[in-house]
Amino acid sequence: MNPLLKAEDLVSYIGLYTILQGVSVEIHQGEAVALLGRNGAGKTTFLRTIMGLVNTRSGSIKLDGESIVGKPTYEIAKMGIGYVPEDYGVFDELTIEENLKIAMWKEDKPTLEKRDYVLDLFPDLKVAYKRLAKTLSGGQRQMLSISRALVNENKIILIDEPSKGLAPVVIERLALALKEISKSTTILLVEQNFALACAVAERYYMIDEGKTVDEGTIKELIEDTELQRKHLGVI
Ligand SMILES: Nc1ncnc2c1ncn2[C@@H]1O[C@H](COP(=O)(O)OP(=O)(O)OP(=O)(O)O)[C@@H](O)[C@H]1O
Repeated sequence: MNPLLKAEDLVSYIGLYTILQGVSVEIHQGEAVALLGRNGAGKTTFLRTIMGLVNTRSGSIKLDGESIVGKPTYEIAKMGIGYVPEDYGVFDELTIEENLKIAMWKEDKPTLEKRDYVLDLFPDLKVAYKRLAKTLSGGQRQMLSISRALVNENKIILIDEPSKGLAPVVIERLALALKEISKSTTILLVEQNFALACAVAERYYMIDEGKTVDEGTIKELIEDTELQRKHLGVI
């Protein structure tokens, strides 16, 4: 079976700086894969390169076998890649209801069912449905941001460090929700929080200095404390 998303020897740059210097990742349909690495390793840049927000110099990115390099971001999104950025990307001056509504490509029955699904998954959003996004807590904003990606028929969702800035108890709730989401959605998860990555993903890729330096199953990584220390500094 062809991978759903495949990046090969990806090199990308911002201005004069080459940031990614050879990232290769393969994700199959139905998988939950974690992208791990220290601060500044290039994880966010990798997601932004996939979305066409950072320029590719060489290498390839394919969705379902079709190249997406050089396409505008809106087209990449429409091809079925949902992106949940680090800074949430929600509209502060709009309500939860409106934030979800403008994220929807359609208002057909399947989309409205997906909206109901996310409201069941995140009951906080249901309670605060008519409230402005700016009144939400960090955790609730994260839930809204993830929900905005889930209301559409996406092939894969890229989630950038959802645990950032959240209290441990909120991260635990988020881990349960992401695990539930992973039953029906392919996920690429960038995480520094090792426990959250372990709770959600089955496989991982490790990035260091803009390159993929390791890959394997999360189970292998949990058992390899030396590798955790080397690349994540978690122990
Ligand atoms: N706009 C920019 N101009 C120049 N360099 C940048 C820019 N954005 C990011 N970088 C550099 O690219 C490298 C990778 O950054 P990136 O944000 O992708 O790392 P990361 O692995 O996501 O780290 P973190 O977990 O801290 O967000 C870093 O060295 C960073 O300083």
